[in-house]
Amino acid sequence: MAQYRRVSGSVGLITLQNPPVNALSASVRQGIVDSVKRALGDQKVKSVVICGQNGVFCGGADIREFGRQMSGPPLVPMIHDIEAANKPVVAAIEGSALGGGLELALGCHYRISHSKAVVYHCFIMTMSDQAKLGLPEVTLGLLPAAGGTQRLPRLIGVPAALNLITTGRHVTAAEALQLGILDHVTEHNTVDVAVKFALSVTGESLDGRRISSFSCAPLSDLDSLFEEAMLKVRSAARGAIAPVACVQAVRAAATLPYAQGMEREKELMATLFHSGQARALQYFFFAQRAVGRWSTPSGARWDTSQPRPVRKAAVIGLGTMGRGITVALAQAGLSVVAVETHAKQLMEATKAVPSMLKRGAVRGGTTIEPDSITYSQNLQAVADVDLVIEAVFEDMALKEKVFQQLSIICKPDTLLCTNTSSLDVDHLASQTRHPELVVGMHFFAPAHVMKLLEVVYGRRSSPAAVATAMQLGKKMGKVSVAVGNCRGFAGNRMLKRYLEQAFFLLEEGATPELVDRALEEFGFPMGVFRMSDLSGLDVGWRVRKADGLADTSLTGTSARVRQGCRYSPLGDLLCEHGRFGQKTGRGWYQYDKPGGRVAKSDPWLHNFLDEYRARHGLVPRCIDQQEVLERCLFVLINEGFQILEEGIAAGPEDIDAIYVFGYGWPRHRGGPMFYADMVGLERVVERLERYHQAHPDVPYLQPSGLLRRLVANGSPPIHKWRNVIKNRNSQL
Ligand SMILES: CCCCCCCCCCCCCC(=O)CC(=O)SCCNC(=O)CCNC(=O)[C@H](O)C(C)(C)COP(=O)(O)OP(=O)(O)OC[C@H]1O[C@@H](n2cnc3c(N)ncnc32)[C@H](O)[C@@H]1OP(=O)(O)O
Ligand SMILES: NC(=O)C1=CN([C@@H]2O[C@H](COP(=O)(O)OP(=O)(O)OC[C@H]3O[C@@H](n4cnc5c(N)ncnc54)[C@H](O)[C@@H]3O)[C@@H](O)[C@H]2O)C=CC1
Repeated sequence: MAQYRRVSGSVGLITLQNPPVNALSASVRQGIVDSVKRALGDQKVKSVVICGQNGVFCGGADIREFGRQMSGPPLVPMIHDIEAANKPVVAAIEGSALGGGLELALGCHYRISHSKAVVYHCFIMTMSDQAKLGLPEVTLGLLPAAGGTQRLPRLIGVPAALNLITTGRHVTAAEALQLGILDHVTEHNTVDVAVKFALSVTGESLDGRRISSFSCAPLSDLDSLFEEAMLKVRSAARGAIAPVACVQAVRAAATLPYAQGMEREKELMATLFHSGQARALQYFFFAQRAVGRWSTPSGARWDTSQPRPVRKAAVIGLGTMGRGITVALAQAGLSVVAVETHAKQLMEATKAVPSMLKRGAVRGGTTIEPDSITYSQNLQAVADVDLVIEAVFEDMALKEKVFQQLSIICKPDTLLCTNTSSLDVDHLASQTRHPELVVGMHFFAPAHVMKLLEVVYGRRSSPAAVATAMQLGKKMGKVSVAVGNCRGFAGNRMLKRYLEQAFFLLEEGATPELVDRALEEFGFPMGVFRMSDLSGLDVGWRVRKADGLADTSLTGTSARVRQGCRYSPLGDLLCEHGRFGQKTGRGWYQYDKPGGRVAKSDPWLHNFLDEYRARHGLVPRCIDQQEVLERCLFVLINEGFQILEEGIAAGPEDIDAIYVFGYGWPRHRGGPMFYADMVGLERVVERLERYHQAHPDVPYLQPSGLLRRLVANGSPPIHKWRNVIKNRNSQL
């Protein structure tokens, strides 16, 4: 809906009304069309202001309408009519003007927005502009098809428009003013200022105000600009079609008259609108939001659990993870006590953490006060904190001791969290006086950069403890996903299956290059072997050794079997050769030096694989990309179904968010569970069964019970899976 009223005698004020973000649903579009007609037809009205209810201009098209039959007045002619109006139309932008919302504003003759100068947020000083503007359609698998690709380059120039349209990034009002998107910013009431402004421009010529009549500023070398842009978008999101279409549409703006450019925009949009990628990205938009509405099998829920305030936090252990966590806490405005027992590590951390903070501040355009962090070698320093995050070595005996000490030193209501990646959160909780205040906060490396946080609730974790960790994660800018306590939690448990299949494929004749190529063409930024080299092969080796698996003294058939199931010792053997990946300059690939980044094919590795196969009587065969993808991805997906069945994750959206934000799953494929839905559950079952027949010594190739049940229920679409999921085997 849109409300229309006349204000200040001669200004027609149109207010978009569609909470929470005034999305341009059919009824809002109808409301705008009717209101504009009324304003233009009213002799007393000399100018018009368009604004949004409740301090939000407009969040763009109503994304929920995309999957359905579209009805109501179309956006493009509506915006044309506004631009063609013979009375000045001013957009009063508060909150957000995104997508169709910004395109609507670009159709207006003037744009005014809200900008608040400086905000001191604890120790961080930021320029906090309340309004954000942008064309995020590309993040939904689309392009700005209501004239955005044609008007924005005409207004702010091709390079700046290309950047905004291909990345979908939101800009603050201050930046928008600088770019020339806005005519004016105010710290006062935007609508009042816009009304006054509308009065002041009454009767003025609108000839120079209609953006569609502008020409793009000429550029000397258009071809290389667009070639570069194309290369950039292709490498940023391999295989994603929307960014490519965005570049093509902006090129049309730069090279064609407006009307033809609009035709091209429409044509390109038609290729995207019903694409699988658009479906995946739009699913993922809502999935990201759904993970915030967490629940646990014990009945705790996001809307009934009260988080506790956390002002002061402690981090124990300032190694790789502890340093990143300290930075992320300080960036979120918390006061942090950072504890490290080893003097050398502590000394290094006191230098590394401020420099990480400084780099972050430069990137984010903020300033930071490093005094928000105090360093100590003594655990007693955590006595008055509200929450502790333990990040010492992955050693149960050590962690037990730390939790016992924390339980004595801390206030009785302090939340005790562990960043363990594999150990039992319930066991750690049992070492404390208040097990209900213990949860896992599983960050991903580098912890101050990676968006994902798994919040691991244990058998006895209280709803308030889960809610507090979830809220703190959000405050730290993370996507927090609540998961149950099991080996590897959700993400690493699924990853284990994926890695194992990759090893088996090498045994059967594949090379790291072949496997990685298939996964990278699928859209992963790095294949499994390049990724393992980056994170260090020794990490998994240590875990396998602790589990009693990495025994390379075994010979004959027993070398490749553990607990009656197939096992590949390839990773263990590589580590025994001192090949830990990038850090040693050798792993699945070779690097020019230890710490080198560029992976090169390694003849040594290929010989090693040949000898290994010969030693074990394995006859190499040709393996194609389809088999690589199906074996690596379908086992991962199958484990995801198992996790859903056990209630470790509440819904498929949780798993998809974990994989996109933590493991580089290509967002335009929606996440592993969405991908299974796209491929078809029956097909996933059929392929898993086939592979299980070929490899009966790999039990987890058998389709999970839930997957079979979903197929038996007619393979309902992903948003209906929760109806079929029964948490019979819940961990809680
Ligand atoms: C042959 C076929 C030819 C086809 C040709 C078809 C031609 C059609 C031409 C149509 C041209 C249309 C072009 C166009 O207009 C495209 C667009 O505008 S796409 C939408 C672009 N907008 C966005 O991407 C903004 C998305 N929203 C946000 O980024 C944030 O929500 C926002 C910054 C606005 C606010 O953030 P925050 O305060 O943190 O709130 P939440 O994110 O939690 O959101 C609250 C609530 O609102 C829901 N929501 C938000 N935006 C939208 C939206 N645009 N549509 C629907 N719903 C929206 C959000 O999901 C939350 O609800 P939940 O229930 O929690 O999920
Ligand atoms: N490295 C990674 O990618 C990830 C690691 N994790 C988990 O995070 C934890 C830490 O891992 P990393 O940072 O990689 O280890 P790390 O080895 O880099 O750092 C551990 C630090 O803890 C310190 N420490 C040991 N005992 C201590 C004590 N009693 N009090 C204070 N400090 C103590 C050590 O001196 C060392 O500086 C582990 O549980 C690990 O499984 C979780 C996610 C990812």
